[in-house]
Order: sequence, then structure tokens, then C-alpha cells
Amino acid sequence: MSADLKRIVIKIGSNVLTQNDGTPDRIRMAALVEQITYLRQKGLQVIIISSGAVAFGRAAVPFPEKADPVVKRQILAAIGQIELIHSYQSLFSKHDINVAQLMVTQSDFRDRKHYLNMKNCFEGLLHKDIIPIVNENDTVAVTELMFTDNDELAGLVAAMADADRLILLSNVAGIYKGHPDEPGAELIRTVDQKSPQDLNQYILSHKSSFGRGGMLTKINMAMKSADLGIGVYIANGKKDNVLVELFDNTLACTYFIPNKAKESPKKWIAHSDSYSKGTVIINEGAEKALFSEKIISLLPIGITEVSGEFTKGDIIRILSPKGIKLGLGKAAYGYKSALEKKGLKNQKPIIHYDYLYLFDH
Ligand SMILES: Nc1ncnc2c1ncn2[C@@H]1O[C@H](COP(=O)(O)OP(=O)(O)O)[C@@H](O)[C@H]1O
Ligand SMILES: N[C@@H](CCC(=O)OP(=O)(O)O)C(=O)O
Repeated sequence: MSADLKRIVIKIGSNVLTQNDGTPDRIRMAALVEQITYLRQKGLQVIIISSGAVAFGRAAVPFPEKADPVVKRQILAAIGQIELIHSYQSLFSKHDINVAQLMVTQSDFRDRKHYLNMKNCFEGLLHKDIIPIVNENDTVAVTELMFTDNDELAGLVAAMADADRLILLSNVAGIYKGHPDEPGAELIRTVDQKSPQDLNQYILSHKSSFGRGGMLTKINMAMKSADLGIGVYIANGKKDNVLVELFDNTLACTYFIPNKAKESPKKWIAHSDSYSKGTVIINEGAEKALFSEKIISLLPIGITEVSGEFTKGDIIRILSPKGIKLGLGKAAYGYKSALEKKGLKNQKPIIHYDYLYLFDH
């Protein structure tokens, strides 16, 4: 990592904090806390996204196998989160570091005002030198309220906090060409968006024993974060000294090279696809203009169809004439005005450039 970095987000997966039998690995946790203390001494601000509530709960309370899996997860997480955060608190307090707990759900990222409230809380904690420790609020986050997994949450937090780097700690050194356990399997050391390669072909569908999302969500989140200007590492959290070696640039891991950083509102919009409230289809001329080198807002003259009952400030999708998803943006007015103005000249942009995020074309 280069010396000029300021802020990093470290995501610690369930399997990093558990032993092979599923019980909490307190020695590993203590080692990671020591390394995070080292990174802070080097001048870095750190945000932790930690999984492990369910795993810690499982160790504390035996549960019958046939219990409802959703309720079981809620209960185990409710019990285990106390243990998880208490363990962090007591380990960090030995280094005179304060920690804070933030429990979030997907809906907390839906509305810009709520998003900014969260952002202010992160800023306040970091300003006071306190480490925010974030986990999904598993007791209320069920079905559609759930993140795919904590990798998705980590990407959202890294974008929200304008982090320079995101470190995803799992139980593998990174993305391999083939099965990670196969002798001779090649570790992909860097992924550069400018020379894209199809990583999905290497991903085997199984997950680590205690994880949720699998390698595919890690890759999706890493690509998106790198596009927003955040460099992402996938590294083995079970390896001794992993964070120190990462800092010293001696670690074998996978690094997603970041593009030029995007401005803050665009980062929020880039992650808001699942919350979009409407769609506009644009014509070929508008598509060309948006993807040209110029800085351009989306004008109603280029819109051919409007759907969904969105209001001012909602996120809307932009589709090509062929129905290809081109981007996302914050609507400057609601669907009724959009319907009136579509195809007309001399109208206020429906999506201002500052609130427009275009996918790779
Ligand atoms: N090509 C690959 N390279 C590395 N790991 C892979 C690959 N394909 C699948 N995996 C699996 O992805 C797992 C990590 O993802 P996941 O289970 O979500 O971990 P975590 O709980 O840390 O988030 C690894 O344990 C590994 O078995
Ligand atoms: N929120 C859950 C973790 C969910 C999750 O995404 O786990 P993982 O794939 O290990 O990061 C917990 O604390 O148990």
C-alpha cells in the first residue's frame, strides 16, 4: 500500500474468525486486532466490517437442527453479536483504542438523507479516533432487506466513507485460476479494469463453510468499488501477519486496481440499482452523447419512454433503445413532469451530470 493513503475498510469474513469446527477463533481475532493497531500507528483510519455474529452465537447456544432457519439465524445473530463486539472491545481496549458498533440493513442505504446521516456518524467516529465496527442487523434483515452478504455491505460502506482501499479478508489468498486447493493453481495478482478479463470462468460455486455470498459477490463488489476509485484487495485473513504484509507490499493476494475516483454523489448512485423507482428509455443520439468525452446531463429530448411512478430525488434507470442497462441517475423531477417533457426541446435535464452514473460501455 502506498504511504499517502488515509482511510481503509477491512472486511473480516465469518470463516476468518472461526476454527474448522465452527467455534470462535479468538487467537486469530487478537492477531488481527494487533495488526489493525499497527496500521493505525502508521497513520491509517480504519473501519471494520465484521461478520461472525451467527458463528459466535452458534458456539454459545446449542440449537435443534430442525428449527426454522430464518428464526434460527436471527436468534443466533442476536446472541452472537454481543459476544463478537465484546471480544473486539476488550481486545482493542488493551491498545487503548475505542470501538463503536453500527448495525445496518439494506434499507439504510436507500434514501440519500438517511445515507448522509450514516456518513456523518462514520465521520464523527473517525474524527474522534474511534474504530467503527459494522455488521448487518441480522435480527431484522430478512429476505428483501438483506444484503447479498457482508462483502456487499463493505463495498457500500467503503464508497460512503470515501475510503482509499477496501480489504476483503477471506480464507483464500485471492482469486485463483482453478480450485484454490489444487497444487499449482495460479493466483491472479492484479485485476485491471482497463484490460478486462473474464474472472467468472474461474469461480467455483461452493462457499467457505461458514460464509454466505461466495467468491462471485466479492468479485462483483470489488469491480464496482475499483470503478469508483477504491483499490480492493482479496486476501487470506487466516494467514499470520496478513495486514502487515499487505501494508509492506509483500503479500501474495489479488488486487483490483482502481480507476480515477468518482465524486461522492456518484458513489451513492452507483450502488443504488436495486432501489431504483423508475426507468427511462433513451434514443441512440442521447446514448452517443452520454458516452462521449463531454460532460453531459440527460435531457428530456433524448427520452422516448418513461415508466414507474418515481418522484423528484428517486433513483431511475437509463435503458438503451435495445433495453440494455446504461446507467443510473437521480431524477430532477417526478414521472408526471418527465412524461410531459419527454421528446421536447429546451427542457431542464431530467438527470444532472453530477447525479449520473454510467456503466462501462
Ligand atoms: N477461483 C477461485 N479462487 C478462490 N476462491 C474461490 C474460487 N472459486 C470459489 N472460491 C471459494 O470462495 C470462497 C470464499 O468466499 P466466501 O465463502 O464468501 O468467503 P467469506 O466467508 O470470507 O466471505 C473460498 O473459500 C473458495 O473456496
Ligand atoms: N451478518 C452475518 C454474516 C453474513 C456474511 O456475509 O458472512 P460472510 O460471508 O462470512 O462475510 C454474521 O455476522 O453472522
